[in-house]
Amino acid sequence: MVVEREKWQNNFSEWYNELIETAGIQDKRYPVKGMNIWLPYGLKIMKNIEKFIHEEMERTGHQEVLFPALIPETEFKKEAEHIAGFEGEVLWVTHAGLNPLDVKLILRPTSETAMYPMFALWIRSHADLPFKIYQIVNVYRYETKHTRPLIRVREISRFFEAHTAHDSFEDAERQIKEDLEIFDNLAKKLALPYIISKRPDWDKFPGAYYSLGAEVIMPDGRTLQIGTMHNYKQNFAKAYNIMYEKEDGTHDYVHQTTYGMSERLLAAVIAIHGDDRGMVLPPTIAPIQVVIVPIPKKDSPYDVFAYAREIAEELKLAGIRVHVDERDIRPGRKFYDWELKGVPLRIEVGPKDVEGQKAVFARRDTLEKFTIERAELVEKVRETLDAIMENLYVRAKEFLDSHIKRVDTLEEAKKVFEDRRGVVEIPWCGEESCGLEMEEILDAKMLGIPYPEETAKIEGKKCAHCGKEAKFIARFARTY
Ligand SMILES: Nc1ncnc2c1ncn2[C@@H]1O[C@H](COS(=O)(=O)NC(=O)[C@@H](N)CS)[C@@H](O)[C@H]1O
Repeated sequence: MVVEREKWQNNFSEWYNELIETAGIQDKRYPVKGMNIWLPYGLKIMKNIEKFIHEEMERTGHQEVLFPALIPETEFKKEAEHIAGFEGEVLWVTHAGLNPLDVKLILRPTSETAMYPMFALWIRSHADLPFKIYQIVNVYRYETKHTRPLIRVREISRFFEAHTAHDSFEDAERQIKEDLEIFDNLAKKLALPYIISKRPDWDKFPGAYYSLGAEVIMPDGRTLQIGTMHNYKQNFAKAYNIMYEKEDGTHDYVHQTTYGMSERLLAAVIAIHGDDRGMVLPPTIAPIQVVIVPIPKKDSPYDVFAYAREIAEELKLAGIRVHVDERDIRPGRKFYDWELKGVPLRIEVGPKDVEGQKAVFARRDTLEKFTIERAELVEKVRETLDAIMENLYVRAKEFLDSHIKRVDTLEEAKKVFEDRRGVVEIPWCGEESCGLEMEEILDAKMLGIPYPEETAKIEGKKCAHCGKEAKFIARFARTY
């Protein structure tokens, strides 16, 4: 069954902005631009996503911490590149009451400059390494580009940041690999396929040695960066004097990495799995996995409400998040509400179903309906939720794969951006000047080269811009 996606594809931005309100995710009417209010339903979904993050952090030996949001100017200014990268968007606290502060404070845009003076105190010996902490907090970036709920906000209120310290570059590289595994596990839970690119040097995180970006392709063909991993080498350790005593008694600076994500994960889930009726939530994170809609008939001897509650009890015992909608409104209105909110599976029960001990299943992803035997209900719910999970991933993967195109020339690349956008892969000599000029010509961003780098190498091709021997495949896209 083809799911209606007319609106979803043709006017994604309007569809998305409307859905954030109508589905009860956030309220955008807060009187500070780029700062929105999390509504109960939206926050429940975000917390379900974070449950998986906490599980992964636990599994990989990261300790959760909580740092203050305010950072003294003196600490913020210690790493030159980092400052340069953020001074245009940090928010300052300059007064306490009527009195100016003797040391101005910034609201953290990310927490390197809050954490690393403490790393210098906490990390003393090789026995303290690898040192792995994380937090999920609100951070502030006074973005000048167009703000969008969950996607580009000025208070990133569900900012996940992991910060690690290591005794060598190699161990930091091992950490980056672990971060990619963590990300992959999380993306699977969200049924989100993605690509990893190594950012070009001119677009890496301020103060990083290199940055990796995880991108999804949104319905309008633009990419959204939903995760980043950075290898800092000893750049920050030298700026913050984070040293440790080696086994041979000598001292050295630690190597560091960071890994960041945010509420963009939810934006990607909403955008990529949604359709014209609203959200389609993966059962893994849906606050309500099954909604039961009783369909009473006047003067019928069968009590559909009791039947619905009995089914709900059995599902609850089986660990399914279920809700019975007993509101006194037309069933059609109930269907509309729960489809908008993306509840993966609806069960309808009328008098005939009570009489025959059956129930009608309505899948949110394919909109198909089918009748099942009451006796098999729990089993069928589990099967159907798994099938929905699988289908959401397959559908999203088809979209992603069909929107990545490898071409040889800039002309072909321009054509791709004209009709469907997505990611274009082009032979590149590896020179920064060429890369920057190709961004100009294509009016697109270079996401970087495929990662791991072995998959980025090509032979026998000419750079699409300068004609010299191409060394890598370079990815370009219109981005959020
Ligand atoms: N304005 C924003 N609104 C929503 N999410 C954002 C915004 N800016 C960045 N993010 C998300 O936050 C993630 C981490 O941000 S970052 O700048 O790339 N990396 C850092 O800040 C590093 N310190 C790792 S925590 C990004 O991958 C992106 O998914």
